Amino acid sequence: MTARVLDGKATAATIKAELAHRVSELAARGIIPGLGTVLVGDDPGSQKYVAGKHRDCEEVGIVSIREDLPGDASEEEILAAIRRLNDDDACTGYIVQLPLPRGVDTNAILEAVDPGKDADGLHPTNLGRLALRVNEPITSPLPCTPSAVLELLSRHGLDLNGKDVAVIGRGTTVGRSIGLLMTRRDINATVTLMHTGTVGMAEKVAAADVVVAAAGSPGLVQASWVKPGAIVLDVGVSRVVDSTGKGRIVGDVAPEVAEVASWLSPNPGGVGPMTRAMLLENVVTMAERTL
Ligand SMILES: Nc1nc2c(c(=O)[nH]1)N[C@@H](CN(C=O)c1ccc(C(=O)N[C@@H](CCC(=O)O)C(=O)O)cc1)CN2
Repeated sequence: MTARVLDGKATAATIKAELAHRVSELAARGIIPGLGTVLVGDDPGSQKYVAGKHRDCEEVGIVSIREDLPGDASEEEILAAIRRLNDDDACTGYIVQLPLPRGVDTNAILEAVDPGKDADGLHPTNLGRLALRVNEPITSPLPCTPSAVLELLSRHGLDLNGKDVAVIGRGTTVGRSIGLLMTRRDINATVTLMHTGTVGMAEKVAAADVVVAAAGSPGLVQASWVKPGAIVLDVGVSRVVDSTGKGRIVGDVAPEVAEVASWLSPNPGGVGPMTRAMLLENVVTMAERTL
């Protein structure tokens, strides 16, 4: 068996075309959505992701607002940037690019974001709504990578109802929040959330219908771990330098998994581009709610 490709790049392009149409309808009613970003420091990965987010904005007609701060910015300087975006009427929603430099209290920064402008769905109010509103529709923004995974699956006709899902990684942006999202009544999956303290990870993965690997550990998920026919989403990102000195991205899933899985998301080209598309989706939806 060779797995079919969960093509995030192509799916994100389709979503961006749909969003461009929604943005033009908003513009006809005098509303121009704006996305703000707060980037602290010069981490090459973060710089690339933020640049990509602003390129996407240009593509769909969303205004870009940037707050770029040096790596040694104080917490007070970061909070001042947050206050500027909270007060800026041109900014519909914004994100604080993570990770923040060591020593900065990430929770304190995320809590300062106006929950009504939280385009990442990572403010405690919005994560709290995701945790508490299990049976009712959610109108608050959802974290982008978890919703990217769900959207990528549903746009390939794949449903999680009754499925056993193994999630590897307990970070806030992916693992923790994907567990909350997938166990909602309207999704109805059963989730095993694994982490570095998990005993018997291979056996737990082998029992799963769907595997979401978000550990940031290159090639962690081996073909021998995966149930034949399972759906595998490779979310983890590691940057490695090969023997020629060239850098490249490596996911958490070993290439041989493609011989066992029924569907596999490539990395790059899978969940990453979808994460960016879902961020734009959050901003456009936030702007539409002002009508
Ligand atoms: N505030 C946030 N910070 C971070 C998040 C997040 O959702 N919110 N997630 C990740 C990084 N991330 C979004 O910010 C992100 C990661 C990857 C991609 C992407 O398009 N990747 C491409 C490859 C790009 C490359 O060549 O490096 C792909 O997978 O094809 C977009 C966004 C951590 N921080």
